[in-house]
Amino acid sequence: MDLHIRQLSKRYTDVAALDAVDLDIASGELVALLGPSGSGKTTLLRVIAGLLHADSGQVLFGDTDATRLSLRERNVGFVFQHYALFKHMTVAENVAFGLRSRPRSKRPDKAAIARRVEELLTLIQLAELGERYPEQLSGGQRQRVALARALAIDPTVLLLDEPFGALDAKVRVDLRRWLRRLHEQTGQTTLFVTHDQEEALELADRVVVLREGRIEQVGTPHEIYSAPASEYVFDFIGRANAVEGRFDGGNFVAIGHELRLPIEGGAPLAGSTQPARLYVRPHDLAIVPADEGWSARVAAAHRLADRITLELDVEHQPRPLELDFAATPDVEIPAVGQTIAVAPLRYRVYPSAPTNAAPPGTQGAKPPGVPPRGR
Ligand SMILES: Nc1ncnc2c1ncn2[C@@H]1O[C@H](COP(=O)(O)OP(=O)(O)OP(=O)(O)O)[C@@H](O)[C@H]1O
Repeated sequence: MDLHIRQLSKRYTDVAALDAVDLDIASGELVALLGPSGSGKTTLLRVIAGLLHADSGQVLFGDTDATRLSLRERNVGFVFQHYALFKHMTVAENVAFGLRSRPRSKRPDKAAIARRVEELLTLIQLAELGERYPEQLSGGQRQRVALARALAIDPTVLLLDEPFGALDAKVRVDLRRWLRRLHEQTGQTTLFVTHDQEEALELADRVVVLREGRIEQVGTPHEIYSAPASEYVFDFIGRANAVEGRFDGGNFVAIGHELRLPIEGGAPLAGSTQPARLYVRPHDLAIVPADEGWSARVAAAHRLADRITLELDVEHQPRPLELDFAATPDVEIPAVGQTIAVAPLRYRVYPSAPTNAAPPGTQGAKPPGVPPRGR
């Protein structure tokens, strides 16, 4: 079922938890709602579920306006972070619960419920554990049962609120991959809340980045990662270095340095000397010949598996930068204390003084012919 959110707003006394949110989700999509704590993810999910009423706006399931429908009438599947399984029921009884508690006229017969439960337990790969009680399962197994229970009612949409949030890192990674495969099998329209950008990028068809109750960007994981619409998104998604500077014609110049970095789409800013901030990911920063980069002192070098990360103090910059490269046998690793020159290969530049009329982030690429070294 496709889902449409129109101008949804919800205020608590002193905060706009949702501020005129518009969102369209196609049937069968797996969409992640991503944002820091307090950005409105849970509020949006709860309004869609019918657990909470918005002050204004609409929720549409297909062509049906669901805004005034109750939780039960919406027939959504919901899974929370904390296991909400019934302790006194077996796994099979938990999965059957949604079907058994339907009004008599809509309730499948016993044999049909048993078949559906068996089908779902097979789908979540727990066919052998139907007679166990929740306390006899691991945390990851309990969340799989919670998903099966949510799927049992053939929900219009599946809403997952940080379903793996309480599990340890390794189990989380396994379960999100498992969820992706499960989604490919069921094709169930799914909205997934997370504050973990890695989880969102790995799992979702599209990611919605929320900020203070508003949507900052909607896009595929690739779009969100490689073309962040704002400084906020760049900073929130993946590791990022920020370099302070200014616009200089269609270029960016870092404070205290002469290197002029062209900005793609920089024409509207030509002539501007407005303060600007350049964002570059650690793997997009390269060691270059001395006169082609920013001069930087190696403050520390860390090795993690086959990657080396250098921590660099760049002259006149308030924050150190990180540079990542692969530790191949022939690579020369600069020593701590050594001065090197670095330049960004791919980057985006945003005006650093927040103004309402701020032009969108503009991206740049170093002109060809700059040989990256040490990678
Ligand atoms: N019942 C409430 N009363 C007052 N303010 C609330 C209430 N519920 C949420 N808020 C506020 O609304 C905003 C959005 O909250 P919400 O729980 O939707 O954010 P979130 O992105 O899901 O955060 P988290 O990741 O911490 O769960 C926050 O500023 C929060 O403090």
